[in-house]
Amino acid sequence: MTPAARPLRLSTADAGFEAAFQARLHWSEETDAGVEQTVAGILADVKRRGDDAVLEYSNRFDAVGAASLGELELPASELQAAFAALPAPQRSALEQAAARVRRYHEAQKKASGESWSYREADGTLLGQKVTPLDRVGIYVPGGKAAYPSSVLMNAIPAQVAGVPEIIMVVPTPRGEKNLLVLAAAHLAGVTRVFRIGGAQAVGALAYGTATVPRVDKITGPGNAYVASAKRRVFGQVGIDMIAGPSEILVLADGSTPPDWVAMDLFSQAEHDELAQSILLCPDVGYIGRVQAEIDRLLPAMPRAQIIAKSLSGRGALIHTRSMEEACEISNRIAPEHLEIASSEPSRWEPLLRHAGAIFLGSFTSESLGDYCAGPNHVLPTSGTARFSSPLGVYDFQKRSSLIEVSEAGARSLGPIAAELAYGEGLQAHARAAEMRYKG
Ligand SMILES: NC(=O)c1ccc[n+]([C@@H]2O[C@H](COP(=O)([O-])OP(=O)(O)OC[C@H]3O[C@@H](n4cnc5c(N)ncnc54)[C@H](O)[C@@H]3O)[C@@H](O)[C@H]2O)c1
Ligand SMILES: N[C@H](CO)Cc1c[nH]c[nH+]1
Ligand SMILES: [Zn+2]
Repeated sequence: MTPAARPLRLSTADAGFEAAFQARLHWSEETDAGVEQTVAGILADVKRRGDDAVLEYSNRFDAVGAASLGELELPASELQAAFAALPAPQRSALEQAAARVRRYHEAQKKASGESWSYREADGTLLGQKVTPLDRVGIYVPGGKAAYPSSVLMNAIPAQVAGVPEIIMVVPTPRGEKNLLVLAAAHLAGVTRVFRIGGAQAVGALAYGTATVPRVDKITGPGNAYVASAKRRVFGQVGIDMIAGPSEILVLADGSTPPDWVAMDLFSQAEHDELAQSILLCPDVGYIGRVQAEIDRLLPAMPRAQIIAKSLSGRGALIHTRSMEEACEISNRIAPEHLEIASSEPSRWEPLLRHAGAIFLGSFTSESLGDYCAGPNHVLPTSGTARFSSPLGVYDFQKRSSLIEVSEAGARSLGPIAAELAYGEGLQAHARAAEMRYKG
């Protein structure tokens, strides 16, 4: 029997709205103490025992049945064979998605990821040099579902940025490899692939082991264990963001068929019991119709148990006073994915400030963004869209400032620098500037 999916029903006019909002819907700084403790232990162990610890945890949590960590590396020939063995429609879909994701990220690089400089009238040159990272680790989730699309979304921007070494980790529970994931790694030009996941994979990439090379930055989404591990190794390596359990928020004015909206809510709920799906709408009758569609459609969904748990535990259908108020609440939540299911999306879009990705209009199903629209699907979750951006080419690059002062420039800049340096009591700074124009 399919369990019922009963998202929280709230109205902003209710006296208890604020308390319910804070308790159930707002992001919270608190992390799960049990997860934190487990992850701290795993990371310390991986740092101390390297390969042996990674192997032990992979056997324990993913039942991979391996005798050495080396066994968990996939040779390039296996990736290539997986690609060659794909049924033609799957290969074509993967190639088309990859081409669209590449085109988008090449445009992104052109717009903001290139080196630049300018010369001042006295010949001084100022600018910024953009260089790719040397070696990155990409995390591809694999616990409850396999994500070939996440291989493309991580590896392609890294390649477009010019990263020479891309090390991918992906768990294979019970040792089961997903052909599409392997094929996507081949297509996207990943350098090496290890079948490891969770905190132990993040630790291996951050500290390096005899088998897994240490990387400069770790990107990619994952469950609570992965998100916690990334947070903890930050500093030792770079990380992109916290991309945890998926989220969708739909702002609806009632003009989109309610079964489309119900399915969009399911689309993120089916990822994980901890995924969050929210509907905000000023039309209470429409909210009732969406709930009726949820009830009608759920029993036929293969992942009905996960969807029901996610919607009942973390979902909400919220009746607002107006679309303007719905936009305000959406800004407070700062969702990963924000759908404007409206006949006039461009009226509401300017009011929306915080979201990982914004999907405008009834035909823009969020799931198109997950696979093939072009923009990245690795997006900030848990309210971090207030300060984080989608994964992009810029995550795989760093910038160095360039300064070349001419002789005339030394004469005009030197007195300014010297004055400020004396003000700070730093004689050597002042003299270094003065020597260039006074001798
Ligand atoms: N934000 C994004 O861009 C994005 C994209 C795709 C998926 N996702 C999210 O990524 C997540 C994927 O999660 P998943 O679980 O399927 O795969 P995962 O690869 O993130 O996690 C699986 C790993 O978790 C570890 N683990 C599981 N239970 C554990 C335990 N009790 N103790 C210690 N470690 C444990 C194991 O090592 C296992 O290898 C989902 O929440 C999904 O919503 C997010
Ligand atoms: N919705 C996920 C990002 O939060 C990405 C994804 C991959 N496959 C399906 N969906
Ligand atoms: Zn998705």
